[in-house]
Amino acid sequence: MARIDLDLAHSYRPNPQQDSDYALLPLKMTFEDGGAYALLGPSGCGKTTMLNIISGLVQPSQGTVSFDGRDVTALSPQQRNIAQVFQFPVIYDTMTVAENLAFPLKNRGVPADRIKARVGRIAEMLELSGQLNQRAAGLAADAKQKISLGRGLVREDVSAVLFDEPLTVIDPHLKWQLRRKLKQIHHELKLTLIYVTHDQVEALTFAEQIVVMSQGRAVQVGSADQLFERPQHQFVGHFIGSPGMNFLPARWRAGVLTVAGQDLALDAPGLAAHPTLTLGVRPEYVTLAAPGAANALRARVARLQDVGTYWLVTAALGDQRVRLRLPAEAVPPAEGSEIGLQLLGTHTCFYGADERLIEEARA
Ligand SMILES: Nc1ncnc2c1ncn2[C@@H]1O[C@H](COP(=O)(O)OP(=O)(O)OP(=O)(O)O)[C@@H](O)[C@H]1O
Repeated sequence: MARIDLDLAHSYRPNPQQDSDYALLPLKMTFEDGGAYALLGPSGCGKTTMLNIISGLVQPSQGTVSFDGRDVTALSPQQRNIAQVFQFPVIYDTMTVAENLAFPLKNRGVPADRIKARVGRIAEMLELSGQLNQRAAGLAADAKQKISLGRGLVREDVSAVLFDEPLTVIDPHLKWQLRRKLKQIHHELKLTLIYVTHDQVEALTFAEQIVVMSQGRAVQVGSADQLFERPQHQFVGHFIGSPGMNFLPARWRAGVLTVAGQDLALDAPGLAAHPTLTLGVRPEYVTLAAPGAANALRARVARLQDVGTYWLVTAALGDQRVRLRLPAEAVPPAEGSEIGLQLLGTHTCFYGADERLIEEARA
């Protein structure tokens, strides 16, 4: 296994002129040896490009890829010793499940007894033990993809195992099980795993560190908790969470924060250099108050939705909208009623030009 360092940019165009010509804008990033990472972001943000640059399927148009400090930019996936699992199963239909799992080891001349032991262990982890002697041809798409996962994980000597949306063909219930299983497998095998997905639940359940990507940029790398509690970039606040963070234009001057034409007391001298900013607060951290309560904004309930596990309240402050989540057992305010909203607390974030401005502010 290896620590992987990227210091590069990539454009599929010959003469990139502007940011939008790049699939990956200049970035520096380290994947630690033995870590479980997810590359998360919407379609077209550059996840697969980054994965393929790590594996060696794509050469970066500028910069380098290093494994344990060694420049591997010019090396092929085989030379980099990378295992890759794709969206759709890549297996040999005429072979049995055991032969499929053994294939990457046999290819490398691993002794038969070690192959048998390792194949047995991987099959057990993926709950394929009962099917080891079956031909792959007769199996369902789910089972075939499990074999692909197993083939990716079977070698002990790989630099990293890369997954590109590997659970796409799996049915939702099994998907949930496999995500947890992969996490457990990572814990047991201690391989470096990098996993591409556009699904936040998938990324958050599997990975220790999540790389959130937007338009060719890695906007934040962090644990699920850090991304939720301390989004460093507005995109992270918006993309992580259900629903995402609320954003409101605001102004701060001499201890007063003005939001939607209303004033709140806020001790945040760090904001003095940024008089115009965006306040960000997650729906989980907006609290209800009586209309006219101290340091609360006056608002009206525009919409009330029963989402099953919680109430989603959409409040109107003039033409601004703020969403808040209330527990299912709470008695929610009626649509059209006047309410107070408390937005300020330790979880409130302040952004200027999309980036987070200060760590703490006191109401
Ligand atoms: N082979 C290619 N030639 C030219 N442009 C490409 C190529 N592959 C990807 N791109 C472009 O590079 C950008 C990043 O694509 P990439 O596939 O890395 O994104 P992604 O986040 O993996 O998206 P998806 O989830 O849809 O696969 C997109 O604008 C895409 O159109």
